[in-house]
Amino acid sequence: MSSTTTLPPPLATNPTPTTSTRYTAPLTTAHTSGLPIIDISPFLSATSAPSARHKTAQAINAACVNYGFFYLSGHGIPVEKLDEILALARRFFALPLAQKNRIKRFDAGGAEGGDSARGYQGLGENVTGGLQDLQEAVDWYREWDFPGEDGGDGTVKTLQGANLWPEEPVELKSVYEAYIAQVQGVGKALVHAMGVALGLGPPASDDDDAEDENVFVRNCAASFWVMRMIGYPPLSTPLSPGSDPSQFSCGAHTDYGCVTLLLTDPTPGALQVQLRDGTWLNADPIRGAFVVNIGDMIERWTNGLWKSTLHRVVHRGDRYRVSVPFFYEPGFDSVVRPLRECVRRSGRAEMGEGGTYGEHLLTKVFSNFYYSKRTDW
Ligand SMILES: O=C(O)CCC(=O)C(=O)O
Ligand SMILES: [Fe+2]
Repeated sequence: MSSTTTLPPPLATNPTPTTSTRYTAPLTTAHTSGLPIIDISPFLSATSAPSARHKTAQAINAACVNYGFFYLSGHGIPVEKLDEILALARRFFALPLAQKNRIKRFDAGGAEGGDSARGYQGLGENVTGGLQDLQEAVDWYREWDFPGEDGGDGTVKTLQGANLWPEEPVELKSVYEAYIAQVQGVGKALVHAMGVALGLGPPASDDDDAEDENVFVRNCAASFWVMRMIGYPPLSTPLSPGSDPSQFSCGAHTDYGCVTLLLTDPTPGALQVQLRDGTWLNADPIRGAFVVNIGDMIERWTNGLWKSTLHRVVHRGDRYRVSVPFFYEPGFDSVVRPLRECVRRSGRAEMGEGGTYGEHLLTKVFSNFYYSKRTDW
């Protein structure tokens, strides 16, 4: 593959940062938690200097090799807007259960008209690794815009239902829809920067199968995104010294798609990221920045050069916590297969079967979304 970029190729194997290098490795300003803060603004402006893009791309490569996680700044969404998204989530979860259940998620194929994916999920309904998570949540997805199949008897097929919006707070739907449009723009800039970070080179043709720096942009053009609004009451189960908690707010998992742009309230010590040596790092929020992590599809596309990292939520504070992750995913019919250049650099055999993102997503949903959503592919 021809490439005019001067970026160094990613390392063939993922290094294990040692305690002494872990916090100094990132190329950009390091927050005290150790994850780098990366400025995406050069990829949001058409007139930015090549050197600024280069710096961002290099920082992304280092962060994806070392952590699979980083903070994203310079995204252009005002902090007041982010605060409003979180405040609306908090107001929704404070409503009585009966009201929240008006947008309850139901299984596909049932008389209730559910599609197994969209709507409100009560406390404990999400199970990770066999344990119930102490969280409640609402999921919205890109509208189903493929030819619909009749579920039979007027029922709805998996993922093919309409999004369910609460009547209260009344402004939630319009504010969230505007946010979804904005955050998709950030996702697009980010996956472009990731293509550059891999040193794939500028596009040479309009070939849909070309593996240039726009490969992720093309595959996410019709992103089958998910917006999830999560509420976490504090955990109260006792902690036994030296052993893992017996209950989680969200058990250890990897995200299964492309990139996650996570917005959380200021609660510290809740989200934890597993480092290569198996220890857990608190990824405390930075106001105005997203916590970003790459998902399993990026790991597959890069043939493991970039890892989709385990993370979990252990919220023991005294305040109800809210978070709103936006999952910027490939298109439903996008084929996700390791990029030839990444296979070559990794020196490993191709990972996975290379099916479509939608097939993988449906496998998750059919194997009971509530109970297996967060296991590996
Ligand atoms: O709430 C958080 O901080 C993280 C949630 C998460 O990892 C997820 O929903 O996939
Ligand atoms: Fe996650």
